[in-house]
Amino acid sequence: MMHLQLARKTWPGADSAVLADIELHVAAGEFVCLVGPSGCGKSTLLALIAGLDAEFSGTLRASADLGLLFQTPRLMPWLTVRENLALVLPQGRCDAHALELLAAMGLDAATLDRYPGQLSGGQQRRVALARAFAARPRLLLLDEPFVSLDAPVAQRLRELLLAQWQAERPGVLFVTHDLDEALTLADRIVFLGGAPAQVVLEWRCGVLRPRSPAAVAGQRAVLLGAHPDLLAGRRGCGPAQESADG
Ligand SMILES: Nc1ncnc2c1ncn2[C@@H]1O[C@H](COP(=O)(O)OP(=O)(O)OP(=O)(O)O)[C@@H](O)[C@H]1O
Repeated sequence: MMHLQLARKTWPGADSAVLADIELHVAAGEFVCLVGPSGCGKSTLLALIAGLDAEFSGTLRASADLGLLFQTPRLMPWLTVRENLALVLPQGRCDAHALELLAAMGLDAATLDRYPGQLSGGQQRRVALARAFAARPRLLLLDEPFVSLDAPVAQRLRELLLAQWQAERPGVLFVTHDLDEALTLADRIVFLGGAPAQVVLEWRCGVLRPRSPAAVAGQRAVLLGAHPDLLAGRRGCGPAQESADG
């Protein structure tokens, strides 16, 4: 599905690499979260995997059948919701699957003819989530798609994402700096850290879904009990940071 063997990624003009010696894979149907502190290189890594940046040394094998979802929904403001969805579809118009996706995201038919500017932030993310699944990608890359949303809205969107992933089973690589979000979603968590960033830990999440907040808190305690230094000295790793940093 996706296999990256990254030797180095160095930004032009930089003295040192931002990422080095990273091996990362996502199996078919697997949900992998990539966690690391702000600025460590998560988005940079995702852009390499998405094929948006070819300036690195190493090898990448990734499905060309890609869906992408970013921090901001990136809907075209001059196109209606229907036209935004049609944009990613080979036939250039909304098919039954796309309409079902919109409905599954809790958006009614009237939404189809609205422009993104006429929707709330949460509704725009729902449209972007539907669009990411609309072309039935085999590999879905998500870069902090639910950041800066109210907690209940973000939680609802996570549920919608999981439901759709379980229905269609693409391989997923989901970037987040929020450990609890990763523990809620992932089959496996890959932790990045250091400078240049490398994989510091891989953690398999065995708890059945849906995972309650109590189950997530329990997993966090087990993880940080086994790896007490995992979040030490880091910024921006969500609620777990406070407990880890004491
Ligand atoms: N186009 C660019 N040119 C030069 N440096 C860049 C560029 N894009 C990102 N960087 C640098 O690369 C490093 C990693 O950035 P990146 O956005 O990948 O981090 P991140 O882990 O995704 O952060 P966050 O969680 O805050 O989104 C940062 O130091 C950033 O300043």
